[in-house]
Amino acid sequence: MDILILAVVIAVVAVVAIGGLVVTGVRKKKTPRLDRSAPPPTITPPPTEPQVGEEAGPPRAEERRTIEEVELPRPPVGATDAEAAAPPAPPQPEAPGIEVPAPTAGRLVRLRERLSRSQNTLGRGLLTLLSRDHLDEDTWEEIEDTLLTADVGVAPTQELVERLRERVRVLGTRSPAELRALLREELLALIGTDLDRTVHTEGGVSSEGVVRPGVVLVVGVNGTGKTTTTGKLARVLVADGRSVVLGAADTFRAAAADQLQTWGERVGARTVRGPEGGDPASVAFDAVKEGIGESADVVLIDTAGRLHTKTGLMDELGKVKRVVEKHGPVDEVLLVLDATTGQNGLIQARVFAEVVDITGIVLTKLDGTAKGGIVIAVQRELNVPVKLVGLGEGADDLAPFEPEAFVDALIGD
Ligand SMILES: Nc1nc2c(ncn2[C@@H]2O[C@H](COP(=O)(O)OP(=O)(O)OP(=O)(O)O)[C@@H](O)[C@H]2O)c(=O)[nH]1
Repeated sequence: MDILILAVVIAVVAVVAIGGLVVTGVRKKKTPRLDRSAPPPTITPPPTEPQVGEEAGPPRAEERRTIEEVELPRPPVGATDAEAAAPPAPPQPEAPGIEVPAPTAGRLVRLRERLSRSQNTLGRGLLTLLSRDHLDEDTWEEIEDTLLTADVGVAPTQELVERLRERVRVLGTRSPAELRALLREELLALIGTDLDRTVHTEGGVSSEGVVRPGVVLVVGVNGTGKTTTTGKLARVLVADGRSVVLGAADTFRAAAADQLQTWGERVGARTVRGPEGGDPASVAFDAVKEGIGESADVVLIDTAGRLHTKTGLMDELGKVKRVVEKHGPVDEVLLVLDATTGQNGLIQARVFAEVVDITGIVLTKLDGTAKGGIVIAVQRELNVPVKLVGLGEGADDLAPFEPEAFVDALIGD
């Protein structure tokens, strides 16, 4: 009997134990929680496809995590349920950065190295000739030739040689330092130290009685660096804290408007443009109108400069200027000339001066020529000062023209 009771108790205990195990297993299935202290579950990897270059073989026994084991990123503190539930936003492209142009003060001095490198032959040649023991007729002729070769122009060359001859005769002794000082003074006198070389961008009051921006027309033959100069000038103005609107009035070449717009975008200046082949005057008019509308400080207008016929150019530029003047006067008309083109540049200068009143000259590519004398020749030709010089293709390689720094670069220290 005792044995029977013992057998029944063992049977009951066994049934209860087996029942408990089954329930625990079911619960585990219902709430599959990761028990990190427990030994890793045995995972049977799914069969992997053979990859290129691999031999088809038995599947690799890599450990794989189940979806329950992968932790989701925590929502940021303070995020709403909706935000937390939302899938993460794709990374946004960064807004294109607006560049900060280099300050304009002392730019020519900074770029002097580049200028003096290209102008070496003129300054050094003159000083070497002037240092000869005997300054005879032949030497003076060589001095004259050196100046003419550097595009100084006939009349200014003769003036310079005459004045140098006179002063060297009076001076008697001629130390290198004295000769250098002499040449410096005479070159400065020819270039002029008291001309107004500011680019006028003051603006004023429009014909409708509201404040209007300064208006600058940039003219010149295509290829001289006109569009580049307009873009660089925008940077100069922005560097000086002015707001700028650009007018792409060179409507004959879509690429010119694109080029200008790219320059503008780099410094946060908006470009007003018209349809390709549209009326340049109407684009120029709109640019000034928008400049007035958004209270910009300056509107820079890049014009087309095809020199096929003088009358065509005259009609076009004349019209642009007249139409813009409906808003108020144009403050500055800058003629862009390529310094490397020598006499050709002077001919262009003459034609443009007949078409429109030039108020300032920009000489580009001075870094690429040893003929810096063009500064003197072109000022003489037009009776208009050189206001800016281009000294490279870099965005900040446009400098206000400073006669002293320029002459120092010509003749070296
Ligand atoms: N080395 C050097 N290159 C310059 C300078 N200024 C402009 N350039 C280059 O001259 C080339 C012509 O410049 P653009 O501004 O396109 O000339 P553009 O007169 O507007 O002519 P289009 O674009 O045809 O209307 C470009 O490659 C410029 O980078 C400068 O001062 N020095």
